[in-house]
Amino acid sequence: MQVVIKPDAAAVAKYGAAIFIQQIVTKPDSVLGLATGSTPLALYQQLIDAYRVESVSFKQVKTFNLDEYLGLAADHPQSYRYFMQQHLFNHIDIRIEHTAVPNGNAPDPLHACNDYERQITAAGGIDLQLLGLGRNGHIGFNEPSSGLQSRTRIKTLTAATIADNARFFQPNEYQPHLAITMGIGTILDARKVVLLATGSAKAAAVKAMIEGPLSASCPASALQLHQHAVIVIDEAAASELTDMAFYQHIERENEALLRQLKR
Ligand SMILES: N[C@@H]1[C@@H](O)[C@H](O)[C@@H](COP(=O)(O)O)O[C@@H]1O
Repeated sequence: MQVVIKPDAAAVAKYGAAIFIQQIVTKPDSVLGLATGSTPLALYQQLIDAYRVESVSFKQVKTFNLDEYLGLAADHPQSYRYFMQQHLFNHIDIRIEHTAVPNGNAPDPLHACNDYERQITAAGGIDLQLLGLGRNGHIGFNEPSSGLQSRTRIKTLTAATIADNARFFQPNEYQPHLAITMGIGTILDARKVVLLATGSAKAAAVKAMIEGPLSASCPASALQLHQHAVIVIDEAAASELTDMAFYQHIERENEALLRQLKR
């Protein structure tokens, strides 16, 4: 795991966006795994800005989103498909047929889950996967107790996650308790993973993910098994880490090494 600690959320987004831009510039037909939630919003804005100044084109890019609420149609304002259209896809030159979000309204959701796995495989697998982090350590909608090798399937959301996401729904609006999500095994198959977490509310989950045992109790701890996992956090999210000074030292060493190699 590479742990990168930045002073604030804006610097986290900038660092994360630079990884995505470099990926697309290096491989214009990259397959990206994308996430929803409030954390990736600033990164998406950076990608939109880069597209507008012609630093990057998404014409050949393909995307697969992590998850979707079960029972919400694509045009429902709280659906993750709608979120992606509003916050990224409508503002860049990506081809809509190259963007995939699990179908929350599929007549046969179990088939839709298996089909999603097949689509990812047919696209050649995910080159770079973006992740946020739930306060209980979930990634995608893989709640605590999720199998560490799980594949795309239907998951029941915890009361904590439902409460955390209630802010996006109107007081009397139906809020799904089930979702389709890529599994932890699906996420671990991505060639590179970038997880962003900001704010003190995520500090306990960040500690469990980085310094806790590998455990289904903290699904994000599965990233300890990944060969190219970059964890980008702000100081507030890093505040409970025991070895914070060591991670900062490693980053300084890495940067110095990179400068030397570039000479
Ligand atoms: N399914 C999403 C996750 O993919 C996301 O990481 C999490 C955290 O969201 P936020 O970034 O708003 O804290 O929320 C939801 O549960």
